[in-house]
Amino acid sequence: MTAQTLDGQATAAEIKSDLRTRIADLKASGHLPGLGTLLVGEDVGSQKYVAGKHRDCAAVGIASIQRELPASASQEEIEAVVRELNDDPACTGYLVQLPLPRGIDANRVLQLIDPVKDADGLHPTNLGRLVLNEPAPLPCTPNGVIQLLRRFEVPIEGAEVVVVGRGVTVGRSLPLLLSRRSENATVTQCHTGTRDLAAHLRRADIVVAAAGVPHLVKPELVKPGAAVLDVGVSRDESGRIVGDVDPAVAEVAGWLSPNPRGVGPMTRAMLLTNVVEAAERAAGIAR
Ligand SMILES: Nc1nc(=O)c2c([nH]1)NC[C@@H]1CN(c3ccc(C(=O)N[C@@H](CCC(=O)O)C(=O)O)cc3)C=[N+]21
Repeated sequence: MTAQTLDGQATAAEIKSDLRTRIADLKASGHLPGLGTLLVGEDVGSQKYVAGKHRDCAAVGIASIQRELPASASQEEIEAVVRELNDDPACTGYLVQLPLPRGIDANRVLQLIDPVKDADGLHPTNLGRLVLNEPAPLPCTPNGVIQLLRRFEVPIEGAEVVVVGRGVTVGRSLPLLLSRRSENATVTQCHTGTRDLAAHLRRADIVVAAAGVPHLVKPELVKPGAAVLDVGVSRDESGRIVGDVDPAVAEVAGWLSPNPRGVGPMTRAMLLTNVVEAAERAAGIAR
């Protein structure tokens, strides 16, 4: 068996082309969507991701506001830029690229973001709204995983899903999305404290690997026909992405997201979606 490729690159391109018409409508009514980014320090991976986000903006007609600070920036300097982005009417949504340098209290920075402009969906108010089932910008990577499953018609309703990892951006929030009535999945969250990870993985209809452990998911741990999504973004010595899923999983899985060109481009497409939706709300366009 060879798994069907969950092509995130192609799916993200479709989503971006749908967004173009919405952006044109916004502009016609005098509301220009603008994405702001704040990058602190010189991490090469972070620079690449931020550049990719602005490339996407240029491709769909969203304005870009790029702010950068040196790795030596203080908490106060970072917070001052966040306040400027909150006050800038041209910036309808923005994100602070993570991780922030050592010694910076990232949670304090994230809490300062105006929740209405939270392009990442990671502000505590928006995570709280997600728990309460209220409309809010959704965390981009978890939402990208769901959109990818939907577009490829992977059955989610009633599925046994194993999410590996408990990071804030994916592991903690993806189970909230999957267990909504609209998805109706049964979710097991595994992490470093899980006694028998293999036993959980072998029963899963859908595996989402977001542990940051290169090639953690091996073919012998996957149920034949299962859908496997690789969220890992570790890098090898030459800077190439190494996922959490061993590529040999393609021989047993029913669906597999490649990495790169899988979940990464979907994350970026969901970021653009959050920016457009925030601009639509600001313009009073109901959807
Ligand atoms: N505030 C914040 N928001 C984030 O969304 C955020 C973050 N911080 N910090 C880091 C992670 C990581 N992340 C990725 C986004 C796109 C790709 C992506 O598009 N990757 C391409 C390849 C890129 C390459 O080859 O370097 C692909 O998978 O095809 C990957 C990783 C967003 N993150």
